[in-house]
Amino acid sequence: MTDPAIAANGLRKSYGDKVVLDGIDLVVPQGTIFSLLGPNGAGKTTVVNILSTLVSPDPASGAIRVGGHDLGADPQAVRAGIGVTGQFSAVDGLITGEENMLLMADLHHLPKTEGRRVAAELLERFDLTAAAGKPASTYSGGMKRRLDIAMTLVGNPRIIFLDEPTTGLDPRSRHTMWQIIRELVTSGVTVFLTTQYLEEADQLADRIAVLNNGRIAAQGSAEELKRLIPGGHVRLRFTDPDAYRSAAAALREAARDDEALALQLPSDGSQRALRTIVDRLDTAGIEADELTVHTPDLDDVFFALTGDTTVPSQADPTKETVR
Ligand SMILES: Nc1ncnc2c1ncn2[C@@H]1O[C@H](COP(=O)(O)OP(=O)(O)OP(=O)(O)O)[C@@H](O)[C@H]1O
Repeated sequence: MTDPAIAANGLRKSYGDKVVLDGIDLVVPQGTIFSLLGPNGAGKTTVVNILSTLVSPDPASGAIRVGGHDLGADPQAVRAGIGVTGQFSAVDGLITGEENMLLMADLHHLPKTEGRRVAAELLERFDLTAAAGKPASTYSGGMKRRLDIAMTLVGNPRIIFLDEPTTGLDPRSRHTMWQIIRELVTSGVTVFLTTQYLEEADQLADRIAVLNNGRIAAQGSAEELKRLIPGGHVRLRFTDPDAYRSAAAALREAARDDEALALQLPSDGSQRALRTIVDRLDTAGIEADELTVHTPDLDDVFFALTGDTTVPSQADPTKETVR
């Protein structure tokens, strides 16, 4: 098996009396997207700052390896293999997009012609060629964010840290950014992403860790996390009152909504569970007019794990999927 891109054991960080990270373990396989999710002030940026060598972990922390290198022993090697796009843009608004890119190429000691080639290629890839000659201060929020990531890619990093990459972007720019992140991973890059947006983690991440009170409250794929909490159900709706009454008689455990002619049954939404319900209706010779499955979404998981009700979410408010 290949080394994970990131492996941290017992990561700790305190500022004075304030414990920000209370011993967290993280493993991020190469070529995957890992999302660290948490409410404001949970310590997400602190994790990124430590893993990208900007901030030292507490000495009591366990081993931390990034890109196969020990963070404490060989921070230079770690830095050489990573790219970081922080919450605060590295873009200089006074110079053009192209000049920003060439500046990065200089910082990475690329020869002039190579620097120009890489800059042109990345500007093209991020749809910034037409704007390349304009001062970056004239760019929209989404364009600045794209330029920021393009600048991060000049050094060809294998691991990229994106700290809240879509905060403040409109939905279209957010979707463009998601597409960019997916493409990065297709090219073999590992992405470590922090976000406050549950839908973003749901859309992008292979694995998600929920950070709360300095600890990882839960870790897994979006589907695994959703299975941690109850709340799934199936809802059957009828237009014919007779069919509704027959169904209620056939499915006695269902909660009734006589006004809406709807029945609701607890269910994990699995194919097997749905088949059982449909078989029982078939046996009774009844057909529902509408069958909807409600599975818990990451909002439910987040609130159950963190007790937080203030986190902004982009999740679909209806939560229901019609099948
Ligand atoms: N240099 C520092 N000195 C003292 N406290 C700090 C320092 N840096 C961070 N903290 C504290 O650590 C906690 C975690 O901060 P951090 O920025 O990592 O959270 P976050 O999850 O990224 O939050 P947000 O979503 O708001 O960016 C906060 O309470 C913050 O005040």
